Amino acid sequence: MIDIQNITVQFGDRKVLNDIEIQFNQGEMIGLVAPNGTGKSTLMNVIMNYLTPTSGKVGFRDGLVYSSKTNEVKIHQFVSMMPDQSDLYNHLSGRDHLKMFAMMWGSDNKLIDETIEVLNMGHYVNKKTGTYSLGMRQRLCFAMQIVANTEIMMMDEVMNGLDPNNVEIISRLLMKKKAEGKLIIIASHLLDNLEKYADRIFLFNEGKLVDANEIIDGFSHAKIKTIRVKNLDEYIKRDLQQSYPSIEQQTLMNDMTLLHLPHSEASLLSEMTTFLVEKDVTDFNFGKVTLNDLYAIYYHEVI
Ligand SMILES: Nc1ncnc2c1ncn2[C@@H]1O[C@H](COP(=O)(O)OP(=O)(O)OP(=O)(O)O)[C@@H](O)[C@H]1O
Repeated sequence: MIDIQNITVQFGDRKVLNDIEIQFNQGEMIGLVAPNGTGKSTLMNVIMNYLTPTSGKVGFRDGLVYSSKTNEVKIHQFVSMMPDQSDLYNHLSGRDHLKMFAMMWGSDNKLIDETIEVLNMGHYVNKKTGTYSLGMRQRLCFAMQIVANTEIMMMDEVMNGLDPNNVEIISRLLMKKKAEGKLIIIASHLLDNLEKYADRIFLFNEGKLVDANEIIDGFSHAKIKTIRVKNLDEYIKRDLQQSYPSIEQQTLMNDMTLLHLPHSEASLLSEMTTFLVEKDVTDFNFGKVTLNDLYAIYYHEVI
């Protein structure tokens, strides 16, 4: 568990984090989403005590806080941050790195071989990391954190440079870790992936963390209350506005128009299907607002 208590981080006159108060629990996957430079890494750095906040504190289990070096050592036994690719030693192999992490966190050596197998790293793990591609290095960094096997795992852009198959493999392994009761916090721009796996998603706004459900009511529930239409003509939008004034329209920068229905009754859904098909509109789907939509709406990429 992490209890973030009134954390403020100020650089110059800018409050990157402004009096943040939130709890994250074991067995949860938390997604942090925001444009570049809004404070995701800053928050993780405060949780790791790499950065001392201007005010506030972070509490962990057994009432532990970063009040001394001894406490920091205790906390870092169960909280870890995924290493960065620049932390790798080019002259050592991937296996050397995994052994080092297993030793530092006192993990079972069996976990090294299991992780290598799950992440399909067998063909390269004994070579020096200086010879690895970007995706190979990224998988190794992830593997190192899995081998550390801490109760709380934080990852900044874990999916960077990974192909779709590896994104899926890593996502499944993360789900397994979550089921084991780990608390996983991920900052990511891979919104489809986060939406699929995260239990709670927070967006940053002017130093505050905002729950996605507060932005659009019931965001995480699968109720059909939205029709997403690609390239909807202006005259159809006007027709729709006149015939169905209670349906709110929102057109995003990517030319996707969201039609927000006041309720999700089957009769309204079939009425809307008929309306669109009669106007030769076929590129649409019913669903919920996606995290990609929500992001575009929230960060004002609306026409
Ligand atoms: N040590 C520092 N001194 C001054 N400003 C800083 C410092 N660290 C971060 N910042 C500023 O704080 C803001 C938030 O940075 P942060 O690294 O947390 O962003 P982020 O959301 O993680 O971005 P990205 O998606 O690019 O990783 C940025 O404007 C950054 O320039």
